[in-house]
Amino acid sequence: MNTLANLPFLKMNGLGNEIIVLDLRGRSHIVTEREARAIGRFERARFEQLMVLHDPVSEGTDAFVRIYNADGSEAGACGNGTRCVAWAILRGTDRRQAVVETAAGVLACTRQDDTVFTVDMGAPRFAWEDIPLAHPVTETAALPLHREAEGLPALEKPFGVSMGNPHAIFFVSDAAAYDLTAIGPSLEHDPLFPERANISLAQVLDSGHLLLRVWERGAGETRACGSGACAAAVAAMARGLAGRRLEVQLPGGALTIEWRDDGHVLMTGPTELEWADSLPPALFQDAAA
Ligand SMILES: N[C@@H](CCC[C@H](N)C(=O)O)C(=O)O
Repeated sequence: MNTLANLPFLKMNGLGNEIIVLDLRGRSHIVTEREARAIGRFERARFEQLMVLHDPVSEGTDAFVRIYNADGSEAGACGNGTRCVAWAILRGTDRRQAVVETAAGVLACTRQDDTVFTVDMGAPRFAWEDIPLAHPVTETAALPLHREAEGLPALEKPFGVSMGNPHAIFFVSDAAAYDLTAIGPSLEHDPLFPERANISLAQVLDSGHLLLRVWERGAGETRACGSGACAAAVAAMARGLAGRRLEVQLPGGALTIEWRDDGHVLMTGPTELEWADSLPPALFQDAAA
């Protein structure tokens, strides 16, 4: 029988970003791309990101977390999912801090109250090879990327940054006006991004508030993207459009982002447990490969 059969999972969300948390600590199984997609086909386990906990690798961490998008691809970072993982690790304890490791690094998560968590998302990276881009670009704050949008100002010169995953942020005067479902896929797959990219439309409201819509790599338009909020906040701050602490308003609600003087980005926002259930064995009858 597949290791995942009958395994308990948590259905959670971070501002409406649909998250499944699966705890494989103590087991050696690595979820395959096909298995991830199979899990998402189970209505009660539908997700934009699947967060799988494994035994810790680095000393002082609670778990190594592998992050899967809805299409089965893996990501280095997921801000909303990381808050959900912290909630799952700390529930039933009186600890205030969880430390998780992902492919992109070690992240400290601090509980503010029962449902609100702050994640230290680390330092943004701006070099073309870190984002990564397909070829050297000196000015990653204005990427050579352009899309016409019928009847609207063209999307151009997005800010490129890695928050452990690749982001491109277009600043626009009206984020709601664009059809993200129509333009997102081609931008996500633009040859400039060898690992694809998360694509954002950011509208600066004032120096403390940003409106954001995100087309997520491997998942589509989302109600909220934590790493996208960090990326957009850093982009706005780096372009001198905002102060070092910013509220990012997404369709699912608001995240507070602070870019500290030591270079680290702190993301604060809520988590919600929707239900706990277990994975039906039938999902994995032909999903192992
Ligand atoms: N929803 C996430 C981002 C998830 C990963 C992303 N789609 C990628 O492939 O990089 C968040 O809250 O950060």
